[in-house]
Amino acid sequence: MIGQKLKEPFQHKKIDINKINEDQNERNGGANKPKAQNWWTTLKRVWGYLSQSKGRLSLVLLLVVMSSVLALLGPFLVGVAIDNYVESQITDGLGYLLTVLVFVYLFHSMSVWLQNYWMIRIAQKTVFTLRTKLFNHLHKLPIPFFDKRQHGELMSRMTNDIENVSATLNSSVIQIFASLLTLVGTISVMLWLSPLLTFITLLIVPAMVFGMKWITKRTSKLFKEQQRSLGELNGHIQETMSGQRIVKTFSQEEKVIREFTVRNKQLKETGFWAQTISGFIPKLMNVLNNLSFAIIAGVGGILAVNGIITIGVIVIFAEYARQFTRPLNDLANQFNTLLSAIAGAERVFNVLDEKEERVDEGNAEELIHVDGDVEFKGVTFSYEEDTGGDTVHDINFHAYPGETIAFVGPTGAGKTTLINLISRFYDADNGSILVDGHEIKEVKRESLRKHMAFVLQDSFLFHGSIRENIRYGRLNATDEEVEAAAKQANAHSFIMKFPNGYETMIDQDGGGISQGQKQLLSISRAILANPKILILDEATSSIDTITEIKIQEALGRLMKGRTSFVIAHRLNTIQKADQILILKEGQLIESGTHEELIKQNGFYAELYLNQLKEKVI
Ligand SMILES: Nc1ncnc2c1ncn2[C@@H]1O[C@H](COP(=O)(O)OP(=O)(O)OP(=O)(O)O)[C@@H](O)[C@H]1O
Repeated sequence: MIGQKLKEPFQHKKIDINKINEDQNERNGGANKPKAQNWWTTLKRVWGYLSQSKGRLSLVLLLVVMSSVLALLGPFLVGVAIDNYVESQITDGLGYLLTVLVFVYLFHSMSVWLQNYWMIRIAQKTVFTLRTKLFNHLHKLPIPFFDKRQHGELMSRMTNDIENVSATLNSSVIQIFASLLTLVGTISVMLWLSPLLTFITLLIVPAMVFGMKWITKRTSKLFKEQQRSLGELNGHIQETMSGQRIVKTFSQEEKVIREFTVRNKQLKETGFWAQTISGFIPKLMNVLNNLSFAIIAGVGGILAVNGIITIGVIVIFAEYARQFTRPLNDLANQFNTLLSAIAGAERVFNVLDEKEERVDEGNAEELIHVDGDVEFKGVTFSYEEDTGGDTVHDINFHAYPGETIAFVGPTGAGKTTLINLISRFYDADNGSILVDGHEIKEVKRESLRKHMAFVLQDSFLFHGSIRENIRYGRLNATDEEVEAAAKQANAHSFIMKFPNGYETMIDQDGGGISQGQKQLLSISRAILANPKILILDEATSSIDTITEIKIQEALGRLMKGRTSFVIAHRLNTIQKADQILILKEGQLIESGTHEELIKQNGFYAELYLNQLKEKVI
């Protein structure tokens, strides 16, 4: 089992301007999010998920039709009541009609409530499936996928985009459908009652559409501005909070506050205008509604006086006119939401379409037992194809079981890359890597990684208790085994100093635990995992001498009887290594024991002498 199966320390992020822009855009609240490239295909795929609830969807459809018909029936019955009973002053049957009216409104509300209830269930089930699929898929993707993406971007897929789809499915889909039905139904009944009055009533529609468009164009620009200001402000807060130490060390508090004030003021301004202008929308709708009411009353009155229509029809028209402005509004709003949800869904599907880490070959062997013999034979690898140079070139070495192999070399020489290849986070382009004589490309990845553990300089701890964090090394370990591992790793004594001992909770960023303590927990994990192959990334950060001694002691115990690959930064810690491999620009330029290399008087000897001099100075 892998003591610490982490990808992050083994990756170098290339600066990609497009990614930065996209990331910036995320921070801007997605104000400029690209539209879906292929919305029809995306819609079909969303439908694929939705259609898993076909029965419930049909029920929702039925309820939407029912509520739309009932919404039309209400005002119609009021008109009938006026014409038949109020006009003629005969009240027989009025009670009956009013009872029907009460039931119409009651059933209408019920059907609206039920359709929302069922649609929310369908939507939640759909996004649950989508979220699960996405999360599972993310964990099956190969390391190169993560190298090319910012974490924030992937988080945004998991949260914002899925939430967007969820919100749209919850309400927008049925609202769009109901609005269309209501619109068509209302206009049809109006035409049936009086084509002339319908025509006059509809005259107001262009004014409404243009008015709305005019305002929404301005407001959407202002809202984008507001989102961008908010995004910038959030980014600034996030950055300054996580960089608190740097801010304080360089006494930049005032600068940070000044910048915050500028962004805060910007947000205040944009927020003010966005809210003020958008506040006009309901007012404008009110004015236009009242205008249309006045027109219907005026023109309808003239028609009624001339016996062309009845008073009841005027009342129906007045009510319908009010009703169809709402769906018009809804349609415009919901359509935008729908488009942005489709774009979000497309981004989710793009991740889902990424190829998973290559599945093991059908005849891949299971590595049940290994001694820890690792051999590199002419290994060549490059992260990017067609870039010309290899990242590591023609690497040959043989690590025998139980040996300690140290990788030494300047930054960017390829040390981490060799580790990435041993653990098969990447596959070599040429040559072969053998573990106990087995070509690692031909064994099951999981069974290979089971025999490895990592102790990295920036040890990652999960949110959970110290016990859970150590047990991550071997999930079926008993409490006694966990504690025995911690004792061997010199971690037990500091753990017991916490009031809750092994049950002490660690938060996600490992707050409350020192760097050295994190390392000791990481070593405990690796001891518990009991692998044959160890990968150690030596800590560069300065750790106090006592903790350093404890770590070295614990590492000594951990490395005993295991093949260990150490990425060394300080040469004094690897003098006893069985082999020291010197890398420079991806090439293995020297190798041997410390004494042999000093004798060779080459690159290593020079490096060693320089480090000695630094110490003396
Ligand atoms: N995921 C990646 N994609 C593309 N190039 C990469 C990736 N990871 C590393 N590189 C490049 O490969 C080269 C070797 O990197 P590597 O991380 O192996 O060096 P290193 O010797 O471990 O350096 P350091 O001591 O600084 O960690 C560098 O030029 C680096 O920029």
